[in-house]
Amino acid sequence: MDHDTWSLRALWNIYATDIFALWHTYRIPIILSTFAILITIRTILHLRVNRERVSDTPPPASPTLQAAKEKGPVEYLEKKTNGEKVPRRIVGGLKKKKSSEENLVPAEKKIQVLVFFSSLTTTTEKTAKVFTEGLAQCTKDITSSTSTIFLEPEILDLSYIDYDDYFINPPKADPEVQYFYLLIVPTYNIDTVLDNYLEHLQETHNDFRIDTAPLSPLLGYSVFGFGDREGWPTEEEGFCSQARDIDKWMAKLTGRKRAFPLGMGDPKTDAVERLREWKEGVEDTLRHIAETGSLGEGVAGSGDAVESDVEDVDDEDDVLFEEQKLAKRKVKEKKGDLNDLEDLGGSIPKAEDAEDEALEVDFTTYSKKPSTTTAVVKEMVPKNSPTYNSLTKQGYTIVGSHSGVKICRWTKSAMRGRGSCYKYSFYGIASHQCMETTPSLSCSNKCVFCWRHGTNPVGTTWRWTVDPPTSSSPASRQATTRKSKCYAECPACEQSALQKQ
Ligand SMILES: Cc1cc2nc3c(=O)[nH]c(=O)nc-3n(C[C@H](O)[C@H](O)[C@H](O)COP(=O)(O)O)c2cc1C
Repeated sequence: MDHDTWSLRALWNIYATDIFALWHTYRIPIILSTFAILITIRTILHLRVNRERVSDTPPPASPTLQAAKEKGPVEYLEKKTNGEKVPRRIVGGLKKKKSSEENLVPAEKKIQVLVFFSSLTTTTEKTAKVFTEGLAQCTKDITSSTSTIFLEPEILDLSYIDYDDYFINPPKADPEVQYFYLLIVPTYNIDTVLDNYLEHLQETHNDFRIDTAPLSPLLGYSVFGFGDREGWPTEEEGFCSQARDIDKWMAKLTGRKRAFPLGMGDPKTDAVERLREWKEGVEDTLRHIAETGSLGEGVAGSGDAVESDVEDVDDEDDVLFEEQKLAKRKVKEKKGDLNDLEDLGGSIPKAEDAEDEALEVDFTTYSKKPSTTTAVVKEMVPKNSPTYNSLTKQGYTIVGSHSGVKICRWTKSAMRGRGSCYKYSFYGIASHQCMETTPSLSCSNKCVFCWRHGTNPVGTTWRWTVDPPTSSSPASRQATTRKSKCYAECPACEQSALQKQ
């Protein structure tokens, strides 16, 4: 027995020594291969579990049909049009959230639909009134079938409202009421109230003192435009250009709360059909809001894939696009040889080619030899130029040929007794007595704090006629006084502030 125990112990000692020697020699490869095996097993198990989960889901009954449904009518339209250019129709619609994501039992809330319109020859006004009556009936039906209370839709003429009351923030009279905006507008390539309205939207978006999307508390918005295909056959030529601009600015101001794609129609041809489609879409959206409390995922573009893409990458410039195109169109129509001062890049080579063109005087560098060429000096902003039209449309009064005045929104605000700008808080400067004036409408900078828009002429050198300061300075003062006197009629303005102007 003793002998057996001894021999086993000796055997064990030999094996143990061998095992330890082996371990010391091969421990690193052993550890690494163990890890590798464990990771492989773990990965295999993980993949198997996933595959099992997928296989639990029953296959869709008709995958082809489902895919077609998801792509929606856009693809259908693409197939139908077969690449041909046809008038754009309202396509797409509300992308509803999956039922699990929806708040199926929304708290009781009140919704007020505001229908804004503008009209010169009454077509839009009449249509907007009929539309609002029809909408009132629909909202009544929704109210009776859901827990949402729709207040009677209100119709508002853009010519008679204060934009500050509706387009800087949604109205706040009743905190329980949420607003939904509908805009029905024509397009005019002449000066109308819509130019001021568009300017207001643009200024509000670009005003660094307020949020870039101050209308985001709105439930949603949608725009319908009337145009004339006889005079403006395509969108490129200006069909419904102002409705398209309004739609884009509203998308920016609301943080992309476009509830239904922009509708466009020509009263002489397809307006009835297009408006009917748009109305149905809007009503469908309102019903969805009443049932779920939200817009769902909203509509990114107009349902047109191309437009949605463009909007994803666009920035500020896309909205100026229509205005710039309009200016170009006007230049083409006139076929004049006037240079657009905003397009200095294009005009410089012309100046070099033609001997009788004005040469630039660069004040920032010194030339060794004085130029012998006789310069033909032109006006910076001639009265018949597109730049003149564009600047006056923006609210400038052009003084002489290169100076200008404009009323800043803080000046207007101070005249209404609604507060002055930081200059008042810091230095006690009364905003209602300010005079925003410049002796040069051309500026090479686009300063954040400037009261001018960035669309004025841009130039780093002076190559225009110079007005005598003795005439332009008093003229600027007169122009400012004349402009501010327009506010004398405004009931919201404080007479004491006006008198001090
Ligand atoms: C002077 C003038 C300019 C117009 N400019 C455009 C235009 O640039 N683009 C467009 O699509 N329609 C244009 N139209 C057509 C109007 O937008 C269209 O007739 C609209 O239905 C008028 O609406 P209203 O009667 O409500 O003012 C213009 C019409 C006139 C009289």
